[in-house]
Amino acid sequence: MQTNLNIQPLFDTEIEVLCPATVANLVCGFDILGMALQDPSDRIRMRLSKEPGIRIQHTDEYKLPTEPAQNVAGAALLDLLQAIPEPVGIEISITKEIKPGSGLGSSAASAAGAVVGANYLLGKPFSDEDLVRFAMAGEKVASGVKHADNITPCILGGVTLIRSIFPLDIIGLSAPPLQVTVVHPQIEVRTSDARQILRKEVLLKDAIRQWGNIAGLVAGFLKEDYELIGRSLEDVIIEPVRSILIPGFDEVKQRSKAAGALGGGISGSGPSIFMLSKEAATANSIAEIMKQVYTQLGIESKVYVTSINSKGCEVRITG
Ligand SMILES: Nc1ncnc2c1ncn2[C@@H]1O[C@H](COP(=O)(O)OP(=O)(O)OP(=O)(O)O)[C@@H](O)[C@H]1O
Ligand SMILES: N[C@@H](CCO)C(=O)O
Repeated sequence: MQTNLNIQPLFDTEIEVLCPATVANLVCGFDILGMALQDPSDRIRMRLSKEPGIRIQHTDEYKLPTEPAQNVAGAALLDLLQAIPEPVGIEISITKEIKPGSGLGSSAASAAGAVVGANYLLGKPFSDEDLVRFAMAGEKVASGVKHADNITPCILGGVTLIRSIFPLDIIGLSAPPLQVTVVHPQIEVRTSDARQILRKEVLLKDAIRQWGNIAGLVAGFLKEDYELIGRSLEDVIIEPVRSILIPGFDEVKQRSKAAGALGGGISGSGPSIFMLSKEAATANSIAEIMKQVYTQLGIESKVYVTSINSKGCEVRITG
């Protein structure tokens, strides 16, 4: 518990938090790179209550657990409440547009949005780093491990690098304007499953190639060098294993690149696939390719043509 916190609870205020989808890993940066998207987003309505405890409701069809310790938003809030001296209650109603198990940071959106909202209602006693730490307790519920590559861009917006989680070291990266096309084939891949199939050891030659790509991608963002970004969007460690879980992956990637995409790959742990491009027209052509691939495979899909969200979670007073 932190004893020197300046807590000023807003008991009579109701807020809505807009929580953006995120793309973790950015192909080569497993667990360390991520970016926030303009679309889709979840919405969380929240208010404080004088009756201690966390009460969760869902207004969508996903039948997610409402028991706080099993819901990622609840787990993150339990961590946050442990850090404050006075017991308060939190009532929260979650409306998800980001389907759980999509690879678009569905779990992170709930965990991050919940702690951003609670921080606002408590008079903002916590730093962004504190909020990332609390929200990671939610990711642990979803995937079995703490990782911050969805949580951080969801809270801060933009493209972020997590140099380390213990201790937490976050670097916000600038990036040139980029169009992002995302396809979510309507199959579920749980992050916990997609992590279990990964090899535990990496060949040195693969590690060297991956280090080159991560460094190249970060340099490409900072130098606004689209060609360097494109060349660096290569993953020789995770993608060869996980792409097997995603029907149509190779075709989407190959045809998107032929249509002018800078590059792309699996979004988070999949099954969503994202592609980056410079021009809106290219992003739209890629969307058509993605739809065609999944129509031909007989798999329903949802396609988003979007861009990087620079704001992260946004709080609006509703009552
Ligand atoms: N509020 C919540 N929102 C989303 N998922 C939740 C929530 N509470 C619990 N869960 C559980 O978390 C899991 C979904 O998280 P998972 O990490 O697998 O998907 P994702 O967040 O879409 O993927 P990724 O992290 O790769 O982007 C499901 O098992 C779901 O039941
Ligand atoms: N870095 C995580 C993101 C998904 O939550 C993974 O790829 O497993």
